[in-house]
Amino acid sequence: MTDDLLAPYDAVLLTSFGGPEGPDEVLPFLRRVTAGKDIPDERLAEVGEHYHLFGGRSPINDQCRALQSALTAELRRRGIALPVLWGNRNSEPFLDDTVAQAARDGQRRLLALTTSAYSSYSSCRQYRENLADAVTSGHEAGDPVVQIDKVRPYAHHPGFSATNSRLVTEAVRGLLTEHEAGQVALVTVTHSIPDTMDETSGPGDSDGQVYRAQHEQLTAAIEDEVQATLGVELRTDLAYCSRSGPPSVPWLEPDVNDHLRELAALGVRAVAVAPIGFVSDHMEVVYDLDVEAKQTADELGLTFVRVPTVGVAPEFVSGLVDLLEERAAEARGEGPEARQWPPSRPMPAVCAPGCCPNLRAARPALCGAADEQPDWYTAAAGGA
Ligand SMILES: CC1=C(CCC(=O)O)c2cc3nc(cc4[nH]c(cc5[nH]c(cc1n2)c(C)c5CCC(=O)O)c(CCC(=O)O)c4C)C(CCC(=O)O)=C3C
Ligand SMILES: [Fe+2]
Repeated sequence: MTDDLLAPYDAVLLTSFGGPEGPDEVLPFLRRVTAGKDIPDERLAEVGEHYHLFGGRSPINDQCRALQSALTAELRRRGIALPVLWGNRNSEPFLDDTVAQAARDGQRRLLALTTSAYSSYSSCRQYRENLADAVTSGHEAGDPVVQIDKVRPYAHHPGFSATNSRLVTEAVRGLLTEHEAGQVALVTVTHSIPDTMDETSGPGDSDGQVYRAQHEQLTAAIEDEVQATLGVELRTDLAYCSRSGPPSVPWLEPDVNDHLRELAALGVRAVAVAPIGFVSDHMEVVYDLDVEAKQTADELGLTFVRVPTVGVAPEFVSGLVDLLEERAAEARGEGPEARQWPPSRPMPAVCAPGCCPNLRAARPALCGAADEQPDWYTAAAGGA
């Protein structure tokens, strides 16, 4: 075993959203997620019902446990002995506790990997803010600093993007055994976000809409891949799920259910619905797609196939470990190649100043500009 491949890091930190694991945890979880946010009570009650339909248990933590084991196995296969720690933003094991334990164990440099592939406040900077909270909570003057770096947003790393493309192609191949290509449509789906959050997504000096563009580019690449592999041209669109917030606030559209109605009206008879916005089966996938969108499809007489999420697919797990190695090589100043598919400029692992801003209030964040970090952290750990 050698840890050279991931030097200078002492541990990997799988960083996730969290979710309830029993009926009593649902409300406290929802309160934590929505604290200080403009979410109507009716929406909270409605989302609570989604969780209760599954016994109050989200699949997300079990998915994280499976990913933690799979990552550990892939690291060991490559001869790397580093531990894979796990912390959540909104449920146990909390990031604060995981980072505090790492400090007690003498781990000084952690490499974070989020279970979120795209660039926006909700899918990137909010994790960086929670990492700042985690190093700050329990830190007292004179304590050793736990320094945290992060893997770059990986929506277009082939481990994620090409694995999604393969899963979609397999699902469409299945549908084509029973339906004519002209009657089949492909719908990629991601989490909706407010228009204002999309417009400000990406580096502070960019035109924004990076969140939407990343999904559109991957969708177009998958469409091409399906055509090249199966020899059919399928109607393909990106749609959104899980909108919340007051109806007066615009969020990215079309909603997947509205889109299915439009497809049915156009004569489509079968749909492959691919949750490319999610790395594993979250509640948004098992409820918003497998229950709600499936019911819409049933009402419309549409055959509905839900494409699997990448989850712990071997080429996804191996791609994530490639990303860990890439980030470590970058930290060592080696200038590693950043693989991308479809080809595009990779988002940097150290976020640009003002990247995906918090539109409510500026808060300290790690893994970005030095002046966005907590002052004591910058003083002790140096710039990013
Ligand atoms: C872009 C994005 C991702 C993808 C990136 C990533 O994966 O992180 C994501 C993931 C997730 N979102 C999740 C759950 C929730 N998100 C909510 C609310 C919100 N999400 C937003 C965006 C996103 N969310 C936004 C803009 C809001 C409005 C409030 C705000 O501005 O923050 C609410 C409140 C109720 C509601 O309104 O729905 C809940 C319960 C879970 C756990 C699922 C499980 O338990 O399996 C996961 C993985
Ligand atoms: Fe969410």
